[in-house]
Amino acid sequence: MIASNTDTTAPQGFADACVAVRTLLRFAGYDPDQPVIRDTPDRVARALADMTAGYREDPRVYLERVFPEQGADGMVVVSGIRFASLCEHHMLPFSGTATVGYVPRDGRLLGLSKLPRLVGVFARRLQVQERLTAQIARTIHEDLPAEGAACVVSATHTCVSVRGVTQPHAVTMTRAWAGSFRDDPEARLEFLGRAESTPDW
Ligand SMILES: Nc1nc2c(ncn2[C@@H]2O[C@H](COP(=O)(O)OP(=O)(O)OP(=O)(O)O)[C@@H](O)[C@H]2O)c(=O)[nH]1
Ligand SMILES: [Zn+2]
Repeated sequence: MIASNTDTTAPQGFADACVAVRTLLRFAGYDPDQPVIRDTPDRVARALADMTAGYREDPRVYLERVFPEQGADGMVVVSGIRFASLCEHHMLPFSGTATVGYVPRDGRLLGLSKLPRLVGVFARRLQVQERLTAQIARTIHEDLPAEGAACVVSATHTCVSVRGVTQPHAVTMTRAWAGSFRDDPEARLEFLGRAESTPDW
């Protein structure tokens, strides 16, 4: 199951997007007027709207409800968060797994589901993997707020696997530290240990 959100509201300019898809079909050597693909421009525009729905969402919405818990200051880590995103260079999908952790401030605990929801908001945009990773950590640290937040992402990029250099087994790993993780090597080690011990389902 891919981390996602429910806002797939079509952005403005939907009709223009369908015309653009017809242009791309022609560019690819395909006749866009063939009856069998009559609905394809509409489908492609809807799919793009779906995969970029994160632009129409405010990630901070998922950080509003906190559960105060006196004395809760240990690291919370959620791993195995599946996501799919679009690379901003080629508009081709990349997908993989994120592990997200934070150290609560003043006992401000998040509901566990909110971490995958946050990943989904940032993934459903045009991205580079490094920025996706950093945005997740920074948003939790600054907007929850938390003492610190960390994120590691492991992903395969179809722009690398199916075209160009065609390396289907190349996996890109990125990580980002925010707040207390920046100058706490022990916390970083604990976080990475938990991320790496996650079974790859
Ligand atoms: N750092 C980073 N690079 C990415 C990401 N996704 C795709 N890229 C790279 O973006 C680069 C774009 O390079 P260009 O040389 O402008 O594009 P290109 O001619 O299509 O390059 P090739 O992919 O090597 O064929 C490529 O090297 C991609 O592998 C990402 O998430 N992070
Ligand atoms: Zn790409």
